[in-house]
Amino acid sequence: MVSPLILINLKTYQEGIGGSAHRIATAAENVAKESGVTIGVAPSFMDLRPLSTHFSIPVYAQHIDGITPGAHTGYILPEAVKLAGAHGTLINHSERRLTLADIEAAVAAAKRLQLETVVCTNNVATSAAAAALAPDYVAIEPPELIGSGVSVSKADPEIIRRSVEAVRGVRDDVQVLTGAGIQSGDCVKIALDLGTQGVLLASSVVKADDPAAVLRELVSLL
Ligand SMILES: O=C(CO)COP(=O)(O)O
Repeated sequence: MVSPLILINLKTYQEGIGGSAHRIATAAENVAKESGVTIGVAPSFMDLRPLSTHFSIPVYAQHIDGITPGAHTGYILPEAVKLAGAHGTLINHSERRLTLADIEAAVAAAKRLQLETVVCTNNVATSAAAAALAPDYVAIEPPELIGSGVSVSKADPEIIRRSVEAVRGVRDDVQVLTGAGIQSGDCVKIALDLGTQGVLLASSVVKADDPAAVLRELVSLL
């Protein structure tokens, strides 16, 4: 059994480079050490290298483009993300949506470089489609609950249950994460009891005065 994953998406909550990403990564590393739970962070691209150098927790990109080195202005090159020390990458986050063809290309590029893949989805049907691309994780996040403070585990457990079932129906080697409004140990426990392997979250930790305290609460029932 793979150990549960708590993945913190830092989005663009931070003002200025470095400070808040470092603060959240420090909290994540401390709580990961205390609890034995795997806690990863997905900072802005500019923070990948400092975080991967200074911390031992897994660091994820928030997006990659399925391109190879060459003439692609303004794209995120998977090789650059790998060289910056990323362990993996989000793909198709609700705030950075891609076409199915783009998702496939991004997953293929990540696999070529042995970057762990977390493909985000917005409903049961897209979860099944994402599973067919054989990423490491499919992360189901109902967009209407993202940043709402209302937890998917409590407001819509059915979408988690049905997504796990849909993913399992396509491939049994793809793990499922869930996210949106995750804020307590209870939310994490419900998600795991419904068959997921962990959670993807942002605001409850990133906006907290004491991110370590929130993380301790999140892992408290594991
Ligand atoms: O989008 C999310 C994580 O990728 C969820 O965000 P919140 O935890 O702020 O709802």
